Amino acid sequence: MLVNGTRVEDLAGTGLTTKQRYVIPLWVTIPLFLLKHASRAAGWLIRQARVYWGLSVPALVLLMIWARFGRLAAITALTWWLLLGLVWAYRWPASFNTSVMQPCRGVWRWWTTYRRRWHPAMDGTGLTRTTPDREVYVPAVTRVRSTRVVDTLHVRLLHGQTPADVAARAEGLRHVYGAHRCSVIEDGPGRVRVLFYSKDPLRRLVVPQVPAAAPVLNGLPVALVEDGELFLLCVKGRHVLIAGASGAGKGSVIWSTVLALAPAVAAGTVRLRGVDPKGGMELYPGRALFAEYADEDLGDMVALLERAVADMNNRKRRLKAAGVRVFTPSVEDPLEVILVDELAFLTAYAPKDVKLKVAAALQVLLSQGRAVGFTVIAALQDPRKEVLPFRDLFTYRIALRLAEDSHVDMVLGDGALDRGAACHLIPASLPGIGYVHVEGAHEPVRVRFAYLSDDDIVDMASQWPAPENRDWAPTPTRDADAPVRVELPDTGEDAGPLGLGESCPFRFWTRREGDDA
Ligand SMILES: Nc1ncnc2c1ncn2[C@@H]1O[C@H](COP(=O)(O)OP(=O)(O)OP(=O)(O)O)[C@@H](O)[C@H]1O
Repeated sequence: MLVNGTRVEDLAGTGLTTKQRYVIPLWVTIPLFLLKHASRAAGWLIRQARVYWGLSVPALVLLMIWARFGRLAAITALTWWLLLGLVWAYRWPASFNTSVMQPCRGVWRWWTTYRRRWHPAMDGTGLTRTTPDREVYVPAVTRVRSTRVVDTLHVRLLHGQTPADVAARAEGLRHVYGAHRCSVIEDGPGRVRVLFYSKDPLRRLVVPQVPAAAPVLNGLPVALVEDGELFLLCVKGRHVLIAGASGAGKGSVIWSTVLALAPAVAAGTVRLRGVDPKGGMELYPGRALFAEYADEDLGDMVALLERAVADMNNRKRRLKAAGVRVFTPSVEDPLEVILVDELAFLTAYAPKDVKLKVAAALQVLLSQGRAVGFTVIAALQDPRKEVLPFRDLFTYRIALRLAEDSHVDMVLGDGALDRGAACHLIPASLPGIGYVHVEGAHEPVRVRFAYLSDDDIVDMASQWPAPENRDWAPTPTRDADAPVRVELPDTGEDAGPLGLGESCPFRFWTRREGDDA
């Protein structure tokens, strides 16, 4: 054998070669090469068949039918299979969408959009890891589900990575894929869901749902999440603080919650008390829903809150005597919801004696009311401690558009701004949009609350007045059979066509100007 024109044997001893080389003949090399690549391809096929078992198993069954009974039997089986699919899609569209449409669209989006740039995206955002022997590890995508609005990538983290590591790179990933927003949600130990939103469904007005006859108090449908899911608010055993700058849409949070509760109010299992220091500008249209109400006189407002404390103490004593440990709302002992709009007026701007009395009453309600069925829902513009010193007693917070970025962590807790709750960047033209915490989600979730016009509120009060107000409930503004009218606020923005088809919640929940009611 020659190396650069010199015989190998002659090079031995010159220090230029040290090893004897073995030459494998071509007739061995080529089959080995083919075998290696064939086994790799087979491994890949088996892996894909396992991942897309929804397609591979029926395909395998069809092949077996073909092999065993012939072509006609396979075609008959395929026709039946397609017919069953059509019936499923027609009869149970939501489950067909979740089980068939979303996975199929997910496969398509993965192969056409995400796969090619996944490695560079992970590399560019610093989420890959290289071992000392130069092996590169990339977080693996185990599943993709897609709707027309959001692509959800289920990702397995590398050892040592946390959901916070991925969440910190969300902005970088968003730019790689040109998404409107990217968020990260923990999916279990070592797993996250990375959501890429291609459109913003919350640009459209969210119309309220018809409330359930027996509302579920720990899951009231009040808003739409940006991925098309309903946001369910729990009011039983929680105190809710709504923070938002002027015009942020705090009213829509209050009224969508009241609407969801309204049938229970009329049935007497929920009792509302309303305090509106703005002289009734917010709560008065729904006056008939409130068993107790005060909006002008500061003394009346203080008296209402102090009466709530007295009632709470009485109930506490009664339940203790009866040995009740878990409160269940009933007509005798309803869930008492105390709604306070513009709380800052009572805690910061009112005369000192009023401030002290309000603070004393509210702190007792907030610290002891939970277990005996007293819930406080309060709205305010400025969440600073100077304005609301007992902010932390509110166990659930909702942040709408806020005046300053520093207010975000004050409302949603430390780190919420870093995890994506950019409340200060919500445009003033999109009232009712805000961020909330959802169980299991690492990041605050972006939602838009349902909007009720003044007429909607009056109609709600006329349909479901509190039992003590039935005699003077207002007359409805429209025929009970007429479709619900929604007056669109002039947001000055073109909502643009959304083109959502199969995603059920959107179809019934969002409406554009000019759409049929
Ligand atoms: N969820 C919503 N969807 C669409 N528009 C909304 C929504 N909520 C409120 N709006 C519009 O924004 C306007 C201001 O809302 P709202 O009065 O509830 O704000 P606010 O936060 O209570 O303000 P303020 O503290 O000044 O009273 C409303 O008149 C309405 O036109």
